[in-house]
Amino acid sequence: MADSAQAQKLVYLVTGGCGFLGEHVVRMLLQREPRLGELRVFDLHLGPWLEELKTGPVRVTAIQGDVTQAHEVAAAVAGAHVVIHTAGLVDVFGRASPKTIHEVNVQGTRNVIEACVQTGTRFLVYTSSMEVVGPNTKGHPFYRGNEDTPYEAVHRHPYPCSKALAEWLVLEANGRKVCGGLPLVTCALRPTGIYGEGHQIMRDFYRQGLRLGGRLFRAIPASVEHGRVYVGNVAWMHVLAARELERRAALMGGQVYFCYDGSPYKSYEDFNMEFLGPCGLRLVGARPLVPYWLLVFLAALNVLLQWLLRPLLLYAPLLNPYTLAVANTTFTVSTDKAQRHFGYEPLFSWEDSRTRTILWVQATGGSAQ
Ligand SMILES: NC(=O)c1ccc[n+]([C@@H]2O[C@H](COP(=O)([O-])OP(=O)(O)OC[C@H]3O[C@@H](n4cnc5c(N)ncnc54)[C@H](O)[C@@H]3O)[C@@H](O)[C@H]2O)c1
Ligand SMILES: C[C@@H](CO)CCC[C@@H](C)[C@H]1CC[C@H]2[C@@H]3[C@H](O)C=C4C[C@@H](O)CC[C@]4(C)[C@H]3CC[C@]12C
Repeated sequence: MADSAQAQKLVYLVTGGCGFLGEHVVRMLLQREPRLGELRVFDLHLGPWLEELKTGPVRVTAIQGDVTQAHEVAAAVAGAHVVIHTAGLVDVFGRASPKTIHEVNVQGTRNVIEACVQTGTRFLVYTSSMEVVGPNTKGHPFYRGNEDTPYEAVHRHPYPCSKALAEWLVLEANGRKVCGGLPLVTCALRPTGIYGEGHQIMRDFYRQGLRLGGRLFRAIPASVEHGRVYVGNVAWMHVLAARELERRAALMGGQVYFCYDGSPYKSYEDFNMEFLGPCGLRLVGARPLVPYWLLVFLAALNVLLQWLLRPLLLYAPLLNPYTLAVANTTFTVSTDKAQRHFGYEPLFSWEDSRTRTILWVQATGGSAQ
């Protein structure tokens, strides 16, 4: 990003650009990044919707590739000014092995960093996760904390372990000399639970509610707050961070930022009802309908069943000891660090975010899309 050229057109690479968040980042860049000259979308599985983007003024290059393959990553990164690395294996249900999660999330990130160093790409924004911090295995609440709030981060599950390690690699790489001798500038964004158009778990809950005659049953106390953030705002924060990394390298380099917006603090289930309610579902029970010990038992039973059935089929229900602990432990953020460091303000109000999500659930909830 040479200072000579205000008008210089930039090449961006988005890894995982066809995922839930990645697609929003891609669309946001096309709408809101005036200096965009070429957009490379790198993913293991390319979405058909990319075709429609190729007719616009910005060159959109779809690259089918695997972040675990260093040569594929290097080829995609070569010549890019900025990399937004969202690709990851998001699995807290035991679908993939710990080894695969590590390969994609940790080795994949290492490959992205090395590709930047080798090819001379200077700006890297990494999509981390709140789970790098917590909830921890002890169930300690993180109540409206910020990036400096002390918290005992203890990870055992492969997914948060991999995100924590990958984030550390990204932050550690800040300042490394890339090909050409200039320093690499990196930062990591930590979304809480993302919701919005394309959120598969939300749609699964909707379908489950329809199957149960329009009802969902409360399992988690309403007092447990779970942090949520709208996907459009997470995408916007990525675009803004990527844009500002050069100008504010000294301030932003090596920093972490929670992703936040005006979404209300609620329990996981009550928050989902903000969308599923207007779609005709009802959450039954002011208090959990099953005792907590029974949920713990069912979660453990699911682990056993998963293990027993593995030779025959993949049994990966939503409820397991890890997801129960995450849903049942308060974890919310309250911070303005991104605003102070790079001028982030949510692009979508809570009302907009809610309406957009409801429309999406209504449009696709019953279909196979
Ligand atoms: N969904 C959330 O609530 C949430 C919250 C915090 C952080 N995150 C992080 O955001 C990022 C995106 O998550 P998402 O929810 O959009 O998940 P997603 O599964 O919808 O998207 C991930 C994308 O990465 C791609 N991918 C996976 N393995 C790959 C590989 N080996 N090579 C290339 N591409 C690969 C997938 O094909 C997919 O398109 C992840 O890094 C995740 O850890 C997600
Ligand atoms: C006990 C059930 C009763 O209804 C509810 C189980 C819900 C869980 C499946 C989800 C509760 C919290 C979710 C996680 C959270 O929002 C943040 C995440 C971080 C991100 O990096 C990946 C996804 C996730 C782990 C997300 C996954 C689903 C939950 C555990």
